[in-house]
Amino acid sequence: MSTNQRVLLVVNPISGGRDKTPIIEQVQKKIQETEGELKIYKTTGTHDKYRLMEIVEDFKPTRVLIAGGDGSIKLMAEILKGDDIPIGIYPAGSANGLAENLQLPSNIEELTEIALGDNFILLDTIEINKELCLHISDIGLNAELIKNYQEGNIRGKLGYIIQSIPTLIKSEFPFHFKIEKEGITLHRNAVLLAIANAKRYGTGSTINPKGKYDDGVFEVLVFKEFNIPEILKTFREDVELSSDFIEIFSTSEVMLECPKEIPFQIDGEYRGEVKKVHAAISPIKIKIAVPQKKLPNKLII
Ligand SMILES: Nc1ncnc2c1ncn2[C@@H]1O[C@H](COP(=O)(O)OP(=O)(O)OP(=O)(O)O)[C@@H](O)[C@H]1O
Repeated sequence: MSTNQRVLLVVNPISGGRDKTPIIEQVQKKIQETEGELKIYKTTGTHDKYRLMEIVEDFKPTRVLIAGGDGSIKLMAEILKGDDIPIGIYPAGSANGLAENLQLPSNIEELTEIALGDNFILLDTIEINKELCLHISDIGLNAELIKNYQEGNIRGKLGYIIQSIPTLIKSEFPFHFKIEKEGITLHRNAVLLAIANAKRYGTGSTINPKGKYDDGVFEVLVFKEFNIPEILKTFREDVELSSDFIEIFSTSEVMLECPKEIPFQIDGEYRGEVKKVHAAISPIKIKIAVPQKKLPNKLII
């Protein structure tokens, strides 16, 4: 771990319904020990991007630490835009899909060693409808669940569980999709379409067994049916999913179209109802501090 670092710690106080004080205290202690300089920014949910851009400009951090969920990591990634400033992650959201993929531990002291350490990966990013996506975006049933969760009052995994049954009852799936990639047009009926840069959802579901975070392509996942036995299979490591349940193809660019507007999400943040989704690998790569051993060369979302 280097000394004299200029560290910006970005804390989302509401993410995952958890108290972030132990994280803040641990970072303060470590920065003091290593004679660094620390600036703490607590997000408010409004104008954070603008304020953080100003802080990055003035404070010129050499490291950015984030205590929050994927939405907070994405916010910082959009501000840093592939600058060489490494990001250290304290998974403190409700699902933490990206951290799941990077195999980060849960212990705060270990996380601090990693977050301030010198072992990095360069994560591919995907530009989806002009927005940066770090690991997963989807259109259809899962985005509808995220919308209902964000409108509800209960944070964390329990919030998702509570919203799952009403979402299933009210949803109008299957949806019809036109998929255009590399000069080929496909038509599919599906419960949802996902664009994934990694293996698993933050829930631990392995939906994209062949996903790699740095291969310059992403996968389009067509979930053809709502099949509970197949969904349960995705919670096991070596999954062999039925082709009646899921169809997967890799590409660097895709256009998805649906005849009616349906819910859409990027990295766990609901983005409204859309009819078109355009996704392409972005030139921006994000430098992320990861554990030294067991360095994954595959994202296991
Ligand atoms: N102080 C705050 N009050 C309300 N919303 C906030 C605040 N700070 C950030 N947000 C919102 O939190 C979202 C990002 O959440 P993040 O990804 O960090 O965690 P999360 O896993 O989504 O957390 P949770 O699901 O528990 O809300 C953004 O929509 C952002 O606007």
